[in-house]
Amino acid sequence: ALLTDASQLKKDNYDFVIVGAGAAGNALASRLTENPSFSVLVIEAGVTDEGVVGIEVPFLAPTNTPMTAVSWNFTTVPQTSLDNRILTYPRGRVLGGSSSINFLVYTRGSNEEYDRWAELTGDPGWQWSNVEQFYLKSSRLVPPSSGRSTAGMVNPADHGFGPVEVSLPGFPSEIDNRIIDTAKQSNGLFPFSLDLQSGNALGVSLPQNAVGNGTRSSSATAYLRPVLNRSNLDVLIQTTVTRLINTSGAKEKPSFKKVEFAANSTAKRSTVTASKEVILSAGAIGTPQILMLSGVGDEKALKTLGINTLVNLPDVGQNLQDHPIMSNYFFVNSNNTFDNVLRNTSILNADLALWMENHTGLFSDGPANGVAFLRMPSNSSAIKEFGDPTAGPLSAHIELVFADGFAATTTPQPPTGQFLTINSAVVSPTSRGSVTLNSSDPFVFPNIDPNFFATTFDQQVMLQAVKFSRQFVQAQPWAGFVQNRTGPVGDAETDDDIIAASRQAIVTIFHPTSTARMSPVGANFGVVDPDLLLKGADGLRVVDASIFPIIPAAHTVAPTYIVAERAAELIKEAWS
Ligand SMILES: Cc1cc2nc3c(=O)[nH]c(=O)nc-3n(C[C@H](O)[C@H](O)[C@H](O)COP(=O)(O)OP(=O)(O)OC[C@H]3O[C@@H](n4cnc5c(N)ncnc54)[C@H](O)[C@@H]3O)c2cc1C
Repeated sequence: ALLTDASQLKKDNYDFVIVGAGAAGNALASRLTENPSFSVLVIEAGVTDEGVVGIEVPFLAPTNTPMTAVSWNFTTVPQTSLDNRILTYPRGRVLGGSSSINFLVYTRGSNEEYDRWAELTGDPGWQWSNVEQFYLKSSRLVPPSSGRSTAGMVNPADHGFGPVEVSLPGFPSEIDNRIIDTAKQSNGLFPFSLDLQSGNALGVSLPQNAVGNGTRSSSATAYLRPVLNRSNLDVLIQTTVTRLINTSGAKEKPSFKKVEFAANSTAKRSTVTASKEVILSAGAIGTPQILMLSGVGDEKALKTLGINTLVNLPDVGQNLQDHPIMSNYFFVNSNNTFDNVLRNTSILNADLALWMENHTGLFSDGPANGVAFLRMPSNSSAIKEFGDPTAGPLSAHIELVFADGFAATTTPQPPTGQFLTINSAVVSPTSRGSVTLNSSDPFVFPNIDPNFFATTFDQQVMLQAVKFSRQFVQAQPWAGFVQNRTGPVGDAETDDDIIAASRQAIVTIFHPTSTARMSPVGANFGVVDPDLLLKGADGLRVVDASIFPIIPAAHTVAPTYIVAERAAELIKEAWS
């Protein structure tokens, strides 16, 4: 049942208590309650996703952030390598978590990513050959709502049979063919990819979006809602977990079986216990915050806030990784970009009305029109000097995301003109940041430092990404369409100018990971073992993007579902 207030709880003990109804939490809740003898409570800080138009309508995805009622309205600390700018850093605070507000692009990454996880954790269970089954269980390919043929644009054999619906755009934009034709004519410089879910994660492709029947497919719609009527599942929303409480005796390893929560900062705190496990799925910001509030973290840092350390794990909150992204703008010779839609309320309302009527039209597709995953040139001096941080030769350093209009990031949409945006991202970052506590008050946001652009390597990769974006639109298919560059990055000419402009333009692509990273059993670093159990404690598991040992060169929701599916299997085995 879906509960909105703790007073509706009929009991104070469940087999499993999952903290966070996000991408991972809902997938896990759905799988665990397949066993009718397991009782599960999910506690979620945010509100319901039901009926929120900005969540349901794919094209409106960017309207859910920043600073909205369905988002944690976090900001970063001043970013030293971005001219001390403070960035907004939203996460979903709603059923479905960030899978309810994300920009829908669905990529599982290369096989190499998972083979590397296996290497970094010493657990062959993370190899692609083992986790492939979990990818297949999490999502499936569906036709776009327009019903148009997608033959030659996707390979159905690379897809599974799971609940999350994945589809290609149903309403081709004027740039779709230009993107694909450029790839096919580029002699391998920008290789065409029939399907980025093939294991080879390189190439140029139309985006695959987590969209079914023209509507967002999130962990809430795909995993949770279909099973909400199970009698062994309760989901308590609008309730914030404030900490976990140790339930072991003084001489035993700490065991965090009691969860403390409250409706808001002034409300009375209550607790619920798990007879089997508490599972933290609060995401890459929420999970380390709750761990530290519960006395799990760096002993010295916790002490300065008056928190008694129960498990000294200095890596909690460290190793924050994310993909920096920024916008490259071009004037185009067109009257069909989505610029008109954003500027003219009557066009916008007509598109929305069409979506409301039958889930078709522009609004049934996500905001991206194409993606390109690329490697640095093989003679790159940055790789010679700093090494190659990718998982292997089929994994990208760079991503370009194309949009048929002005995608406003740090520069607002100009009042006139028609634009192409090529967003450039570093998907193999070597910068590492952190999440640390600002206060022992659970309602005070933590300090979030993605530490973007801190390494020369990341700067060189972004520079190359800008060059690729410029080169891409010089190809024949763009002749007569793309005109001159514009915007702060577009105006930069020399390498130094481009890097300087990047410091003013970079934002987050919203992919924080690795703040409770896995490491081998017995390692003196890391936060969880390869079975996702917290080191140095008894029976507390972490299941979300915070456990990634390293960030993949991919959008992160599909890898998160893979983690949740494997976790469900590990937990079922542990309690069979
Ligand atoms: C704006 C945006 C755009 C994105 N675009 C894409 C994209 O196009 N493609 C892609 O693959 N990925 C994208 N992502 C990233 C992707 O959505 C995340 O990587 C993924 O959802 C992570 O899953 P998770 O389970 O780790 O965390 P989340 O999905 O964030 O779930 C965590 C949940 O825990 C809850 N929670 C946190 N703290 C507490 C607490 N103290 N008490 C109770 N509940 C709590 C949160 O409210 C949330 O519901 C985007 C993310 C954002 C925010």
